[in-house]
Amino acid sequence: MANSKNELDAEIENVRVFIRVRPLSKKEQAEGYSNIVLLDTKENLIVLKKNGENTKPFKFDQIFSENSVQLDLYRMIAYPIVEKALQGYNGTIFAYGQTGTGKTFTMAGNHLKPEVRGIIPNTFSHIFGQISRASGEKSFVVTVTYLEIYNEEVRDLLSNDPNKKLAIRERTDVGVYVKDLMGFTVDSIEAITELLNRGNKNRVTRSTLMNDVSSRSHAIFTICIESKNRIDNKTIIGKLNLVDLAGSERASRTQATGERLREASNINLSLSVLGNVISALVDGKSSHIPYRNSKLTRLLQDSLGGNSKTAMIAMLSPADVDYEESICTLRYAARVKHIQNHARINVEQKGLIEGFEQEIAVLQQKVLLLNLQEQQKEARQRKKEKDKVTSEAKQKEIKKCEEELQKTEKEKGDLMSKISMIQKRILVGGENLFEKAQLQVCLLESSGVELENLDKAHRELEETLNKKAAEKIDVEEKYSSLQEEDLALNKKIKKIQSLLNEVREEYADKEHEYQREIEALLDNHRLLVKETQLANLMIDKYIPLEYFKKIEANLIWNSETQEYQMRGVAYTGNNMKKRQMGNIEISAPVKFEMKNIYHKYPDKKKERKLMYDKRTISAPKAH
Ligand SMILES: Nc1ncnc2c1ncn2[C@@H]1O[C@H](COP(=O)(O)OP(=O)(O)OP(=O)(O)O)[C@@H](O)[C@H]1O
Repeated sequence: MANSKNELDAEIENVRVFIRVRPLSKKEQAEGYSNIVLLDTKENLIVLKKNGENTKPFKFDQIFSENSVQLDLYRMIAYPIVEKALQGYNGTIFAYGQTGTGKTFTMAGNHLKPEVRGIIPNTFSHIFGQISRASGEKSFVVTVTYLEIYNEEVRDLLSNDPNKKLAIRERTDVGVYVKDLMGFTVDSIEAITELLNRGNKNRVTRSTLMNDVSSRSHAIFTICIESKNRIDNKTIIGKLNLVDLAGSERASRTQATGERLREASNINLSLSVLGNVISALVDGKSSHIPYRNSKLTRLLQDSLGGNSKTAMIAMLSPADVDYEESICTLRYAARVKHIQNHARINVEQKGLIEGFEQEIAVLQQKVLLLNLQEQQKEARQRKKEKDKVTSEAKQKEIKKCEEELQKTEKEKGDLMSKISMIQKRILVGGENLFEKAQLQVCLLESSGVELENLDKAHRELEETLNKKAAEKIDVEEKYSSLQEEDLALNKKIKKIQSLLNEVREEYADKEHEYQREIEALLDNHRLLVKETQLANLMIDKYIPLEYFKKIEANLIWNSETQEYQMRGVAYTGNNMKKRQMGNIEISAPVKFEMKNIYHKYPDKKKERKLMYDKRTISAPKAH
């Protein structure tokens, strides 16, 4: 069901953007690279040095230096979003940056070592910790999905067949979703951790020139927290998307060729579409936001400019050799800061909990019925045993009764275990679900308290600052002498001058950014031209013109799956065979005289080329 709350109830806020700079790696130190990052963590400013000069300062919500630890990031970035997800809001945290800058380290980390556990495993302790602290009036169901987008194909990382391509669909009542994606209900930190590990093993990674274990796909780990309050019978659902994007570096940096170049082109393309979506959202002039141009942006539609509390963590390498990539990351992140989201609590009429409860009620009815049958059968059996006649027929009847009783007993046992399995999926507030993760929960809790204290101090500082600013305005209003006016005018001119410089720099940044996007598109275009040439060559050499025309006449473009499909394919292959066997008269096999076709082939070459050209020009565009 769609939200019952309207836009007026939405919390409007910008996407929060954070920067994390990783330490120089041992390899970078050994190769003599220097650190070019300058940070002002108080003002949250970052500057890069190049040839003795500094770039303009970039300002973000918070900047994490190389000394920051995983819990610092969890506390500032994830904690508030997970709290909101528990209250029924959608939340998204995504990690962006070139290869080897620490996206996977930040999002996943190492779950075996508490101090380097990343955001995803820390959310597990947080969520289950809060459920065990909730009141007993509340029930919860936690569901998990894990997918990756590799080469513009969606794959289920938790499926037994993770290579199967899945389709993205849209419905007015549920929005954008992935068809056949498997969702798992989890009842403990161990169960959800097991799913994360299983998915990570299925993720496509490679060793590249810049990272020994490089993720070549975008991965989205989603946790849905449904909770039902028994007092007002209200069900709310918070959806948390935890996204580890593939590296944003230019393909040439990893010196990829062949299949790896194709991977890199696809990564560049989807990140370039993500960039276009961000630009369109930020400039506010476009009525059309190109979400549909890539699978990533389609799936993250709500997170960018929609119903979600969103945070982006942009990762940076401190090394001088990575200057180009780092400045691009900073520009990209600076644009994201301006995206505005409208987050609402998702209230549902009927959720999983209600469904489970109904299922349990039906099963319990069946158990009651079996109990009754059992009592009747036992009475019958007792009656027969009392009967002194011990004929063979009587013995048989008693044995049959016993067997029936055993069968009923087994059915009852099956039903009971089914009930307890469903009951296990519903978590009741106050249950202790996190014994093994107690330490991590304590750490998170103390972080939460610290965060509240920090927030309080921050608010107090802001109040003092506001007071001071008001006083300053009063004082400024009292300036009256000509000299003061002159000074003020000069100040204004300087301000306008610096604004003008900023606009100029912004313009240069954008031009640079567009140039990069064009290069990425060109990379992809070259790849497509290469593939088209190969396909045309194969058609030219191996498909006779008559067949080609037939195939072309029967191809239709499916805009939903973005693929060509063969008309009437349901009546081919095995299906055709069945029809033929069933009704021999209808389907006398058609024979083609191949010899003639091949003899004619060279004369038609020109005509065929014209057709290919027409086909290439008129192929439908992706939506
Ligand atoms: N903040 C950090 N502190 C210490 N080590 C880090 C930090 N960030 C990253 N690393 C290390 O750097 C290496 C690369 O990190 P990671 O694989 O997370 O990068 P990535 O951005 O996910 O790369 P890719 O896009 O290629 O998947 C890893 O060995 C990781 O442990």
